[in-house]
Amino acid sequence: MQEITLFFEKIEGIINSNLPFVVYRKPNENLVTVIVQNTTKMYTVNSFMERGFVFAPFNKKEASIIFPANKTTTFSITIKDFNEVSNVEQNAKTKIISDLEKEKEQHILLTQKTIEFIEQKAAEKIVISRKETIKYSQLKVLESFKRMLKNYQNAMVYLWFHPNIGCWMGASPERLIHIQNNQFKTMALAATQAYVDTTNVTWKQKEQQEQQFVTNYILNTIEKTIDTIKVSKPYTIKAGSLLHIRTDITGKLTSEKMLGELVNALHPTPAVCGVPKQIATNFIVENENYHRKFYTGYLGELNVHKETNLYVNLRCMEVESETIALYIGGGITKDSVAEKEWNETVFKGEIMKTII
Ligand SMILES: C=C(O[C@@H]1C=C(C(=O)O)C=C[C@H]1O)C(=O)O
Repeated sequence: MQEITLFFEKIEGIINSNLPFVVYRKPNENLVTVIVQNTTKMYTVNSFMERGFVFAPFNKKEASIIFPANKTTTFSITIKDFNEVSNVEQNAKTKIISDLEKEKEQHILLTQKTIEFIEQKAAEKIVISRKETIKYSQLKVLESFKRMLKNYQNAMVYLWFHPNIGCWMGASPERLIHIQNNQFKTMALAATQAYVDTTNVTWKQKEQQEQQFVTNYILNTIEKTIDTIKVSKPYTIKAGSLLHIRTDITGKLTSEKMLGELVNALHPTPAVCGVPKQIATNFIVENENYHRKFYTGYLGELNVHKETNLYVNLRCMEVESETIALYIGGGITKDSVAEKEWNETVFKGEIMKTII
């Protein structure tokens, strides 16, 4: 316990130093790792041959940040039981300052517009999202991070900071890419329902189809770069208090040099963007009336210990000096009902707020 306390005290010191850092724990692992950059310089990913921790935005026209392995110090701790790290009942005091009535109206209008766009056969699926702002007092981000460690053991949990960009934290249920010895793994994750004491649930056709779009897209995209592709059956997974449908996809990367091409081809997947990809991207950029920044981008280890582990930046929030912005979205298809899609974002938001 003493060791754990010292570990978090050390991170507190790093937070106060204002240096760029990330602290994270990969899904179902016990290792919590801290990476601190030695200076405040901003480095970006160009070739995917770099080594380090990547933080990439949704929009490919914006820069992907990397904390390069040779410009950082790393330390870590193994924590056997994450229930031990967090016992704080109440962390920050919070108050929603977004105008929820207005947000609801806007989100429903945009969802209806998206459904009409899809009905005109312009696209099959588009993921629409929004940002909700909360004012807080007495927030200790490390306490929130500890709560995420405890509550989301099968997620990629992180707290990331760069003085030029800001502070982000999240618990992602979704892998973008895992590569080790050229063995490749990814997943198609989509559709949402609340977890009520069982994962043995049925899914509506709309939800199954929405997830199938993601699987099909991934399979088409990786065809040229991945050999011996294997695909699991779709199954239900639990992410915190939510359930999603997931399909696992594995194979062999034909050449290490193809990594950049593969990441660029996969990102953003229809789990966070849509099909066809370019039409969905343009629709999102033109119609969502806010900037996604790093939400629905990706993050994680690039070529570290000969492995790449990238996750989609979902269930995340941006921490500013007095406010927190929650980023929340959902997939729209021709069978979507605008009001229900709004309710889904409210529900996802409520769950995210429990860690603040
Ligand atoms: C876009 C988000 O999640 C994605 C959308 C989902 C959906 O539409 O049901 C489910 C999982 C994710 O693929 C989000 O949570 O912000």
